[in-house]
Amino acid sequence: MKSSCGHFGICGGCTNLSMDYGKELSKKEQFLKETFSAFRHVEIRPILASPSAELYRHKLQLPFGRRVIGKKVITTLGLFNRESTFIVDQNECLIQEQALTEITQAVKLWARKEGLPPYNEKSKRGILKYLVARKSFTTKEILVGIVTAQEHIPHPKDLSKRLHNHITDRIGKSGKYGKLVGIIQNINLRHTSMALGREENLLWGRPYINESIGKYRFRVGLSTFLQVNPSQTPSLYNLILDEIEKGSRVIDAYSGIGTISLWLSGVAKEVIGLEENPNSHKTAIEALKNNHISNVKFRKGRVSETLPMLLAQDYSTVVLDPPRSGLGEEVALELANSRIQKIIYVSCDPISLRDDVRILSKNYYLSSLQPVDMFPKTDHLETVAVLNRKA
Ligand SMILES: C[S@@+](CC[C@H](N)C(=O)[O-])C[C@H]1O[C@@H](n2cnc3c(N)ncnc32)[C@H](O)[C@@H]1O
Repeated sequence: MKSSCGHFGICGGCTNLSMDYGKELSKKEQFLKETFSAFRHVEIRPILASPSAELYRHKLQLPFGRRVIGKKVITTLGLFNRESTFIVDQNECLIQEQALTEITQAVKLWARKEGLPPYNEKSKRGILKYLVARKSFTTKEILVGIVTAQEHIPHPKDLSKRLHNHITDRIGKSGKYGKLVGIIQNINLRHTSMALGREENLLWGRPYINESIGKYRFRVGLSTFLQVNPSQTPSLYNLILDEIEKGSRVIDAYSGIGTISLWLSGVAKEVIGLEENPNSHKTAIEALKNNHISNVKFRKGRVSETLPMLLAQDYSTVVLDPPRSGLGEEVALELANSRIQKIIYVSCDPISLRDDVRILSKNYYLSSLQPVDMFPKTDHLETVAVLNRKA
């Protein structure tokens, strides 16, 4: 099958773009089966397809780059190529929401016109590091962030006014593509692969979008985690909810802005969410108030520090939703030696999930694996694993 995206084959984003969706789902199921072939008694359920396989991503994070043509240097913006050797100058994208692609073009044009130099990792010079943008699935509000390698940008007021004009010219005022509500400068002085820095300057509007997941409402900023495929998020969360016993006490580790904690609050007696990102923690606490929830609380800090004390208390269930790297040995061992009855592990990387499950297997057996397609057209795979304590 031929892909209809001009960047296919070069861009590192969509490895499965030319594949029939049914085939892609089978490939992901097969990969999970192979990864867990040593776990003979686990039930591997059929993969849950995404309601939309295109234009589903509601967040983008693209590095700025440069292309030299003769004596001219042109600012580029897009994902890295498959070999990670250059940045593909993105003109279109079949998986990110259309407004975000329009914004990419607007920001690129703005950067070129303003002559703002892209940051160069080798020389450690330049200003523009990343464009980060997100659009709400439910309110269509859009937040745009420009990550800079230095705090000072020349004439920030004029620059942001012209950026605002470029974006609104591109997305129009009809509301068809959504509504721009804020522009943020995020300052990242570190020379690491992490896109976002800790400090933010609001250049225009407000620093968050309003988003709902089911009946729960959240204010989502630039630096807080939110599932990127909102059409699939409620199904993912319902798979977790199905495993929660009514009236149980639940620990939600790696809780982000508290989306899973709130989702479980109607069935659990009590939920405690653990999160290290201070912005996410603050947003989660605000969400409790805005949604009138009284049986959920949040604790700020690293899971390795906050979880051990809780494991000694009367909680029956732990939900885990760590970053791609997984739990790591320290947290996995702590859990493996606990008396928690059930572990519901939401993972975006089958390999780190398998490594963690190996450690947990000391006192837990892996009951089921439910693959969920959160990232169509890519090789990424989300899985909900359920582990029960051995008798
Ligand atoms: C995959 S996200 C899941 C967030 C949330 N459960 C959701 O569905 O939106 C992982 C979260 O773990 C947080 N995190 C990463 N490492 C952590 C650690 N060591 N301790 C606590 N939180 C951590 C991140 O800030 C992020 O919010």
